[in-house]
Amino acid sequence: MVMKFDDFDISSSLNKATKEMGFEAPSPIQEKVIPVILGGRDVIGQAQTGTGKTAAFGIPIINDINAKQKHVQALILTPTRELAIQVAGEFQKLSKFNKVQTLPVYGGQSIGHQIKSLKRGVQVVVGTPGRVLDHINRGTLKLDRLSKLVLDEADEMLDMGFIDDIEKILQNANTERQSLLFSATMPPAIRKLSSRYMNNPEHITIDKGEMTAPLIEQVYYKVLDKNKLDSLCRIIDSETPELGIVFCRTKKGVSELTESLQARGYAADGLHGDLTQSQRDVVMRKFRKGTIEFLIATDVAARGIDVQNVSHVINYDIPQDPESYVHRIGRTGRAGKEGIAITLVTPREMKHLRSIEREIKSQIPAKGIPSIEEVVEKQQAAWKHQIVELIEDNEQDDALYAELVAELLSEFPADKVVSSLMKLAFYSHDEKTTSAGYDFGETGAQKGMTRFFINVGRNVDMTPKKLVDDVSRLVGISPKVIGKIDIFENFTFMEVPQESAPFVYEGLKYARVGGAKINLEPAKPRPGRK
Ligand SMILES: Nc1ncnc2c1ncn2[C@@H]1O[C@H](COP(=O)(O)OP(=O)(O)OP(=O)(O)O)[C@@H](O)[C@H]1O
Ligand SMILES: [Mg+2]
Repeated sequence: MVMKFDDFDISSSLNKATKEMGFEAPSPIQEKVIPVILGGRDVIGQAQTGTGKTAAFGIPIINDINAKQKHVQALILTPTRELAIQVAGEFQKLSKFNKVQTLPVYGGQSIGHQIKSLKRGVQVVVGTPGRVLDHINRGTLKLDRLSKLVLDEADEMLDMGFIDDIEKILQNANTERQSLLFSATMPPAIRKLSSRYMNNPEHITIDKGEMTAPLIEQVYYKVLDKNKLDSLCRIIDSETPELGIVFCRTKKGVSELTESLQARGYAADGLHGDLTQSQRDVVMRKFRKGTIEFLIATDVAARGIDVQNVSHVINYDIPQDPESYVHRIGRTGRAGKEGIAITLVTPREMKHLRSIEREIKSQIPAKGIPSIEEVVEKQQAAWKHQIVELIEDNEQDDALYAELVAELLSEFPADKVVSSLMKLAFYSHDEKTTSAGYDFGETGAQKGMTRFFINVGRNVDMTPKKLVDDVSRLVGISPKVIGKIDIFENFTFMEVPQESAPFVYEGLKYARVGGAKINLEPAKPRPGRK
């Protein structure tokens, strides 16, 4: 029999809240864990990413809170600030129809503000270990009457970085409490260590054989280090993600990639630990609203983060360990939705990929970087889909354009009108996704010359001589006619005689210069540069 939330021994207000949140039936981990927590036992719960572990502990915790008493009755510890905010949000939704108060406390936010709220009385605190400890030391958070303690992302919390803080927090907490540990990954060493903090816990594991969530399609692309950025752009242009998270290994890597993607016109922003909390909040808010399409992040976003409609996760840098892989890719394919996880792997990293595959007990298939033609084909298909959707959308106010449409159609053939409109739309679309190309004619070039700008990527070893050699050889023009060349970090300007421009363009389209594939596409001359 399929279980329902009504079947649990929980308050009607909670039941109502789950309906309001769109939960139709409990997920497998919820089905198993909720009754055990309600029964008072300690639990170590493990289930794949995106399967509702938050509500699995949230529902029984909120059910057992005495809302008339104002002291802190439950503490949830999370490894990151963003996760603390999110988990507190889920608790607030679950207690929409009762009076349970939840407060997130985390570093980077004014402590005075948090102290005021704590004084007013909250029953549930969700926080990061450092700030929670800070409050304990100031005497503004008392855990002597705590009845439930949760370590969300338990394996991460019990790993080296947090263990000291956690132990200090536990020394201040009521020993009569119930302890609950949750994660999608639970390495044996951590599981063993956890017994020190728990009282005869029940281990509840939803084991599906593989560590990674089933609705995530996983692939990897073999890339050269110096081509990584271009490869990434090709991939995202051909995949047209709805929302994507791109993971880098370092904060510096995040900043650089964010800049490069923004320069190419992608709606991207970065998240890492060196930003101020208000900057981090702004980025997360933009990403949740869809104002930005790509969140570029360190592992700070790897665990627990739940954003609707993340269709793609991309490991720009391969994750350092299998757990990181599982959690990173688990930002997509959540709550019954499908997702795609892509990992870029350099030849040197192939061994590491194999070791990840062994640990997660599944094979990740390889894919080839799409060619420019494939990208264009895919984009056009996606584009046709959009056009057809508009055509079939009867809500549209066609009358608004009727006059102009009639006028154009009376003056020109229909296919010409349509293709011109497409060109208009495609170029403005194209400009968003590439900064490579060439200006026709007069934009700053010498008289009679056409100026190309060529995007060759940061790490390409490019010199004027190499460029001239390669271009003249490939295109079959004399090196002498090539005019001014300016080489910048990310791109190069090169002038050729106007009459040679079409040949140069054709020749360069599929060429390699300085060992790198040129990313060269016709771009509209930029507005205002005529
Ligand atoms: N019973 C349910 N029915 C439908 N959706 C649910 C249900 N329970 C939870 N969800 C939703 O599923 C999403 C994922 O839940 P949650 O963040 O708790 O997953 P998780 O198991 O903690 O994943 P992770 O391991 O990545 O932290 C959330 O948007 C949540 O609101
Ligand atoms: Mg979670």
